[in-house]
Amino acid sequence: MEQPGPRRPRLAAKAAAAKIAADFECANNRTNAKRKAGATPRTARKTPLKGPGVNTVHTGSNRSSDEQVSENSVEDIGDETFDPRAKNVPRTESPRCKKRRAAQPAGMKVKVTTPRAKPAPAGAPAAAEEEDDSFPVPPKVQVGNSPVYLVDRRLGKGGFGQVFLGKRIPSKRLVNDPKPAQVALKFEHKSSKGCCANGNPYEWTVYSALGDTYGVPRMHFKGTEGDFNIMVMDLLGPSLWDLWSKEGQKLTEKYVACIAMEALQILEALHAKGWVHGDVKPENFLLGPPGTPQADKLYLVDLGLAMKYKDTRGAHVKYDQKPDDFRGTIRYASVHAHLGRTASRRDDLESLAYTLLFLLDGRLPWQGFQGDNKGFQVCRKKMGCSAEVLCKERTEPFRKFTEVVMSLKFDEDPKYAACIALFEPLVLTIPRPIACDSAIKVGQKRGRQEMAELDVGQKRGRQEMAELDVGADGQPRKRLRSGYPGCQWISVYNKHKPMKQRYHYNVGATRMEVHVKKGLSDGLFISAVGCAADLWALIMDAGTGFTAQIYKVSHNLFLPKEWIVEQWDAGFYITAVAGSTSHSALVVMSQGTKYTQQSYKVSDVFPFEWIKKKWRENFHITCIATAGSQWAVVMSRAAGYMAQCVELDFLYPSEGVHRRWDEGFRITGCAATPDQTALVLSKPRKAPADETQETLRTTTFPSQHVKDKWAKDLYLSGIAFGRTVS
Ligand SMILES: Nc1ncnc2c1ncn2[C@@H]1O[C@H](COP(=O)(O)OP(=O)(O)OP(=O)(O)O)[C@@H](O)[C@H]1O
Repeated sequence: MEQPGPRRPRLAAKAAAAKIAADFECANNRTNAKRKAGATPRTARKTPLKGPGVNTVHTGSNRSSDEQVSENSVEDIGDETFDPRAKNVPRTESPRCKKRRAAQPAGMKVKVTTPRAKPAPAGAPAAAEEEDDSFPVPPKVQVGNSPVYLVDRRLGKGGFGQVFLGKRIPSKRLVNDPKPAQVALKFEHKSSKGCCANGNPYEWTVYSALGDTYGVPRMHFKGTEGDFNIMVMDLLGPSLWDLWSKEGQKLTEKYVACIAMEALQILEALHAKGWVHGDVKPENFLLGPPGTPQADKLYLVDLGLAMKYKDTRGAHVKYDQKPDDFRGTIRYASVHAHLGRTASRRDDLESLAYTLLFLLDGRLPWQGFQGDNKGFQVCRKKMGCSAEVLCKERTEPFRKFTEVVMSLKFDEDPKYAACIALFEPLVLTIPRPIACDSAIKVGQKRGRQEMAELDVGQKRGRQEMAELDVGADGQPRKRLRSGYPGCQWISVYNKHKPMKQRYHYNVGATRMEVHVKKGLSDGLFISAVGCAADLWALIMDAGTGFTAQIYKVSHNLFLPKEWIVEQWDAGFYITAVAGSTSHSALVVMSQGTKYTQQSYKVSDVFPFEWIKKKWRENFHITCIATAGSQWAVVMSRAAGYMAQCVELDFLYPSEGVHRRWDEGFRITGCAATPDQTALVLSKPRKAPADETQETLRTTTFPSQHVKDKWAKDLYLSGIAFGRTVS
């Protein structure tokens, strides 16, 4: 539910609040100034103005769950530590998507596909394959300077086009013409979503840019005829999917090892040109035409989702995450693709690992999910599967390869040669079902010099193999997916001049009032709240700048809309929210903020679409919370941020946080469900004097750690409990 424009009358809002909605938005559209003129509600009158209490050290309550400021300084236990002074962080840029947009021409095809249930059998006549959604194509074509091709049987069909066999019309004049006599003709209707603004398919741009690339068929001609964009390309044979079907829906390890080695060579060549494929799957690997010398050679087709990951100067595209931006095929997509992270080489390799395991086992553990939430469920399952679990029936090379590609960093150079070398022991015996000694073949074709280079490559492979366990930073590679999901406390600390801060945890609803009253009487306001196992955590300090504060614990109601609307009317804004597993909410509202307008949304899925809409309207996220698997996001105008982004993952998104920190973002909100962690990162309009920020993940409430941080003038700014480990 949304309330755009002027606020609705109170009665209407009340009626709407009475309706329990799983997914609704509520907005307060009055200005701060206007509201300040209004009456203060009963609860508010009881609350004091901000007390003195800055620069004091408070000691002692004797309640066990209460912890106070300590002057003891203990050595740093930093789990996630960042100090911009130490790292000399550049603070200038914010073109998060700039490079990505540049690498992604307008009109690029965007698709979400599931694998074909019944692939068209290779070699079957077009008439027998014809389905309802096929379109009639002209009997012959001539595009660009191409010869005339008769359109023969259909070879295949995808979401964007149909591919037909094209036979050149025999003519004495063309006897010595080197152009191929048989080609594949890919027809794409002009109205296809795969077409750019200029009306040409995006895929043409990629094929043109790639030119002659190892393992990629060549585009010979392109042009339009009637309603069709037509690409004339190398004729190829059956796909790996066809092969897998023909072989009884299982391929041997030797077969798949050959595929792995050759596919890695192809991907290395593609990546070397600055492109990632974006849709690696069995259907997109084709063999050469049957009966030709290329019949056992592997090719990679369908470049409609390919993306540039390097610019013309060789710089890697910038990291970004748009959690609702998924491209690819759900079954084979990398978890990073599911989570909407900028595509990079690691995604192709992770998809290749899933492709190989599918060809071996005939099934992946995340098959069978259905419905609107399929992408989320598949990704959650992927994150819960370690390489050991996925490869428990497989030999070491497959397990190792899967483990390595699962933990690649965003811009890490994959060690292709080492990965190829992993599979070598499986393909020693001859004959090999797929030509995988391509290094030798290519060497023979292209001469000694390149052969020597490939020898260097093979040497490099052995050396790199030893390095596979080492990440790009020279540190032993961390296994990101352990297969044992777990929840932890996430605590965030900001540098601040010495101030009084107090925390309470394991607080039952009945004890809340005592703590809050005591804090308020000491001049402290609630700055952050959290919840674990239906017990609340409360952070109160003297650095909020609030002038008055009220709170409410609503039982089995996430969030108490009617109460919030009333407090909005009285000039209070939501400044902290937490939710419990039983869907109770603790909502804190304060006066003295700079906000001019506020809006919130409760949703069963992470509401990124709504967040983006609000960002466009100059709102920024000022609170985020969860109750069970539900999310509540509060966004405010005049929040004091110039940019904001979100990191969402099925574990604590360390890599994303470090990249954002390097760009000048700092964590300004955190929340976690039993499945996912979300961190909100913002760039303040006015940078604080000291931007040091640290985060911790601990299985119990970090009571001792907080004291250690206080000793370094680091104060709790956010707290959440939920999924951090996969
Ligand atoms: N060069 C080729 N030679 C022979 N068959 C081909 C060739 N290119 C594609 N095909 C066949 O046509 C099918 C569809 O081609 P392609 O994947 O390029 O189309 P698409 O519409 O972009 O598909 P998708 O929906 O998977 O993106 C392939 O799966 C394959 O069976």
